[in-house]
Amino acid sequence: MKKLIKGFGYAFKGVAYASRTQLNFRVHLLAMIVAIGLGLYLHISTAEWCWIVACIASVLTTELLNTAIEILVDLVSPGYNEKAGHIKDVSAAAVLITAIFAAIVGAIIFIPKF
Ligand SMILES: Nc1ncnc2c1ncn2[C@@H]1O[C@H](COP(=O)(O)OP(=O)(O)OP(=O)(O)O)[C@@H](O)[C@H]1O
Repeated sequence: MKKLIKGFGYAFKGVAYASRTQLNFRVHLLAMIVAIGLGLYLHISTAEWCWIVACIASVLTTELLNTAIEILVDLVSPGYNEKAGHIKDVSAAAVLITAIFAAIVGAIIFIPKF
């Protein structure tokens, strides 16, 4: 049990680090708050909540993995390296695709309600 709680502590440390150092992560947290606020205000259905929660989780998870990859690349390849650049670009592209997907889902759910 103690080990489990310690594990949660490390995970929260990771979230705190990402929100302290990554502007994009903070922007995504803000988008999450806006989406939850709109969902509550517009009384969206259970199925719609499932989509919104899935989008929030996938965007934040992808952003955290992107941050981890950036740190790892900087650690193993501090100098200029074309491959290091490609790794960061591909990782950033994963975040972009997830964010676009989330924006489309948000538009499908929220726009008709206005
Ligand atoms: N070691 C490197 N070698 C070659 N190109 C790199 C290297 N590091 C970064 N790049 C290039 O610069 C871009 C921006 O890298 P950077 O590390 O600044 O990422 P970022 O997304 O701006 O992250 P952050 O600002 O959160 O640290 C990368 O996507 C990549 O194209």
